[in-house]
Amino acid sequence: MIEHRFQVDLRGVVDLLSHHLYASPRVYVRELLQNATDAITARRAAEEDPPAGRVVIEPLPDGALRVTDNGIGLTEEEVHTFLASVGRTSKRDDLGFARQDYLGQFGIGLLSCFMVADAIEVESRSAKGGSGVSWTGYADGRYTVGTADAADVGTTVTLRPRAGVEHWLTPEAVRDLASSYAHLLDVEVTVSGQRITEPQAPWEVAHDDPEVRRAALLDYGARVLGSRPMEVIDLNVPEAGLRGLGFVLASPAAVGQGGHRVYLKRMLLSEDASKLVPEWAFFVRCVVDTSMLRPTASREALYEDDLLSTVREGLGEQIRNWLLDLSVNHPERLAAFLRVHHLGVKALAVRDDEMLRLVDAWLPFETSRGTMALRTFRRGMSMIRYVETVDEFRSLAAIASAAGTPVVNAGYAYDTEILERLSRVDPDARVRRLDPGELAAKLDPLPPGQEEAVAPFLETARAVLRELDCVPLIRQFDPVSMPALYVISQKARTQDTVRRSIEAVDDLWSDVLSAFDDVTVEHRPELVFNWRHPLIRKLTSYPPGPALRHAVEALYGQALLAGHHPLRAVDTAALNRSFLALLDRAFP
Ligand SMILES: Nc1ncnc2c1ncn2[C@@H]1O[C@H](COP(=O)(O)OP(=O)(O)OP(=O)(O)O)[C@@H](O)[C@H]1O
Repeated sequence: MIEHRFQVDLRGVVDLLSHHLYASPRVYVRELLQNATDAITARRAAEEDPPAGRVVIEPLPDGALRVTDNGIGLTEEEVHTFLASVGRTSKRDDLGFARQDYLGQFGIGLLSCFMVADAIEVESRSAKGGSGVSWTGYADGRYTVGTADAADVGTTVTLRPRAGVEHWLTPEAVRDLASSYAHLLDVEVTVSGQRITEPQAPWEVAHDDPEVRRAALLDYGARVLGSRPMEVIDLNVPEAGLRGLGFVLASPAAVGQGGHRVYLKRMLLSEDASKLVPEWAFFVRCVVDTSMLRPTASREALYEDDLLSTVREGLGEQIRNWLLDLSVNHPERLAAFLRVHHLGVKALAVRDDEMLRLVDAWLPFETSRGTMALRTFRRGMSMIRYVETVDEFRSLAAIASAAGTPVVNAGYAYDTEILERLSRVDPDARVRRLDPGELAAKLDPLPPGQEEAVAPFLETARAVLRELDCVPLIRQFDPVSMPALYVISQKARTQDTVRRSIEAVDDLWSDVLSAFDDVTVEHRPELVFNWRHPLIRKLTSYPPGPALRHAVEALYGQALLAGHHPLRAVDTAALNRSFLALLDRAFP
């Protein structure tokens, strides 16, 4: 058996990298900076007294770019092994694991330079001794090796732009890219003689006064986010060598997972990293540096592994603690936060008891007693009743409080889940959805002796409403301005929904739906006339006849509209008919 070696078609590999791995040619600057930084790290490890690390980036007048570092350099043998072998790297240990201190690990980064140049020229002198070596690699897979008379230990890479991509190598482009990727590196990087690295990350800068620090960090957040955040949270997950800041956005954020700025070993990895914090924390944008999370091969995102989920949990915990601290020590800041981000907090309260407590104590809810926190609303109450839609709340709130049954409007996102979970934080909290049928039963009956007087009116109303699947009732209630209330109990609602659907669909579906229509017991919606309304008083003593029938139809339609109930074809017809008939009577 003869053994052969794989041949790699470099052009194919470069094509793969540029079209399928890297999002943009811009990454070539990062890869060069990364190699230079790693070489400096290697020299620091190898020498007792290494010189201060320095990377000099020089866009040259002829359009070329030169990057020089005073790192460990390469011997001729290493040039063959590492520069000229795709996938070979000096940054893995003997077992093939990425070495902690290095940025690179895959052995492909240098190839990204072929996205902007046809040749990569390297001159190097190794700290291990020997003479200088020069190497030129071409995109078609050839390379040449020679000697160079480099005086200093370190490496210089020169790229000459390919026609059409010169713009990636202009001094401005290079400065912008280098500062965005490398401004936090702890080696000195200069572009055209100007230093672009900062000695400390904003979260590392010491301040005597915490308020001054907070203001400085909020200013920094404004620069990074493009708008001033409302709060800043210190973040720290030692297991992942992670430190940084979480900025609480000053305007409501769409639920989403992206937008975090992540540095990996102080080199920018992504300005739009996702899944760094739990989903519920969508009001936070992070800027963090981590030494342990793993990058994907394109180095543009984080690799989803156990450590990333540990980080997510850790950051979630810190954001939650910050919120709880706010509730104890800075209620006014908490209120401001809730005004903007109530949705995120509610989403969290559905799963988290601490957040549920926070919502219970602080989040204003709409109730029939006014806007207040649930804890205030339910004080001294054995049962909390709620309605599930905003429309239901609008039509029932006034009557519910008049009937001595206060209700909470749970018509917004997460409200019902939150209410149903309340007993988790307070075992005495019993919660039930308000059944409008039960409400009607609580309304005051007529004054004694009136029953008989209203009987003929109710008779007419019963006949008219039978056609509309509804039954009449007469009670006294507030508000006085409401002549009639359309009440549909939960059982009647189920039956009604099926019937309305039968009407709206074609024959086949209507047959299918009819199977769900429980005809053995009739649960009808009720139209409750309000004896306190002057018009109703007048109608109850009006002689039966067409005018009275139209009045009942009109009140039925008006009650449906006022309660935002859906109208079936028969309802609309009744409404139109009565409206026109009453107009006709008004203008004989
Ligand atoms: N400036 C430099 N100084 C010294 N050695 C270098 C330099 N640039 C590249 N090398 C050598 O060339 C090897 C290959 O570099 P390359 O950028 O292709 O991959 P890498 O940095 O090892 O990994 P990654 O693909 O993750 O960037 C490196 O492992 C290193 O040994």
